[in-house]
Formats: sequence, C-alpha cells, structure tokens
Amino acid sequence: MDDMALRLTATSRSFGAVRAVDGLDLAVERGSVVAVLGPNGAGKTTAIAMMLGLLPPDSGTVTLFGGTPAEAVRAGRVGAMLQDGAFVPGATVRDVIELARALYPHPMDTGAILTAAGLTGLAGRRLDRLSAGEAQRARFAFALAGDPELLVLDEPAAAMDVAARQAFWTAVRSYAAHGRTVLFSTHQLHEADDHADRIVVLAAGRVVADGTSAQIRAKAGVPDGASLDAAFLALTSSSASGTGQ
Ligand SMILES: Nc1ncnc2c1ncn2[C@@H]1O[C@H](COP(=O)(O)OP(=O)(O)OP(=O)(O)O)[C@@H](O)[C@H]1O
Repeated sequence: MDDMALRLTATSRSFGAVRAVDGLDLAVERGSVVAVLGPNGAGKTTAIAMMLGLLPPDSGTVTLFGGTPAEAVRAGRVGAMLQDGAFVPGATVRDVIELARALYPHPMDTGAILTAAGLTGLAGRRLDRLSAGEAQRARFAFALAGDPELLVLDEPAAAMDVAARQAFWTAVRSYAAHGRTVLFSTHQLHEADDHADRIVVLAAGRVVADGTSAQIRAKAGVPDGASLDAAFLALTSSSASGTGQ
C-alpha cells in the first residue's frame, strides 16, 4: 500500500506546443499541508486537474492513496475546490451542501459544514446571490461535505475578505490537525508561509524548489528574514519566461 496521499511520477501534459506540466515528480505525505506556488502559467491548475482525474496526463502516472484518482473520487476520499466551479442556478447554500453530502458515503454533519465554511447565517441564501467571497466559502463547503481524507484547493482564498480568510485558514488547519491531507495553490505567498508545512514552487511545469519556507529561502539564496516573495522571484524568474506564451 502506498503511504502517500498523492503521488505524481514523471507526469507531463501539453496543450499543443505548450508543455504545461513537464515531468513533474511530487509525493505528498498523509497528514501534511502542502502549498503549490508558481507564476501565472506555471502549470498549477493543470497539475491539480490531473490529480483529480479531470485531465489525463500525456505521460507519467498519478495515484491517490495508491489507486487511480477516479477510484479515490468514487470512494469519497477526495474533496476539491476549483477556480471556476459553477453552481446550480436558483439553489441555496443548504441545497448544494445537501447535494454534496448525498454523493459521499460518510458526509459531515450539515451544521458542522456550515460552521467550518462560515456560512451558518447564509444557509438559505441563493447561490447566485452570493458575493464572490461568499461563493468561495460555498465551494469550500462543497469540498468539505464528504469529510474527505484529501482536500485539493485551487486558489481557495481568492476573493475572501480578511475575516473570511482567517476563518477559512483556521478551518483548513483544524481539518489537517485530524490527520487529513491538504494541497492548495496560491499566489499569496504569505498564505503558504503561514499555513503550509511544505511549499512546492513550480515554474514552466517543473518543480524548482520544494521544502519548508526556510529551505525555500536558502535554496533561493535570500536571507532567513527576507520575504518569501524575494525567494519566489529569484527561483522563478529564469524559467517563467519559458511558459505561458
Ligand atoms: N485547455 C488548455 N488549452 C490550451 N492551453 C492551456 C490549457 N490549459 C492550460 N493551458 C496552458 O498551460 C499552461 C499552464 O496553465 P495552468 O492553468 O496550469 O497554469 P497556472 O499555474 O494554474 O496559472 P495561473 O497562476 O495563471 O492560474 C499555460 O501556458 C496555459 O496557457
């Protein structure tokens, strides 16, 4: 049995002439919180789509808990929050949570989902009337509903205000504290610094650095006290121009 929640081995995916993900090797231990950083076009969303079985790799393999992504999704072991996840028009927050709960074998309690996602006061609100930040929280609720072992979150806190972000990250940390695994992508480097045990920096579809924030700074050759932004720019500037064209 694979003791990793997630494993990508020599995984590649191209779109025409663009090599979005280029021989990516990444293994994520169960119980860890991993942030994936990278400039626009680095391949984060493509890698996440392959992790979830939404996009087949051209070459290489992707396994979740030692099996295929489809098996893990079918078994309710994975919850995901995607950037452009659309909602059923006219449905309420509670409707979509109940819909998600019905898809999973061991769903979380509706009240616990609403609390974790900060939506208790908005349960009866129509999804198409939510603000952008509230809609992100509803996507988080959908991802949490099945009480999955692995949460995969693509730029999850985008559009959330300061209080919503704080509540969101508290919920993520408490989720991970129960031995579950979280992988999230972000452009907010401080979120990676503050909330991830491990940071993976991608550029041009490859891993250019992987470790704690101190290890990332050391690899980039910036001092310990320097911002992660300085390390990020040092690590990604040479390869960033080679992608996203
Ligand atoms: N369906 C597609 N068709 C053509 N090109 C694509 C497609 N999806 C992604 N790409 C290209 O693959 C590369 C990687 O895109 P991807 O969305 O994975 O990057 P990203 O790191 O998530 O970027 P961002 O930070 O802007 O969200 C980009 O050059 C993008 O234009």
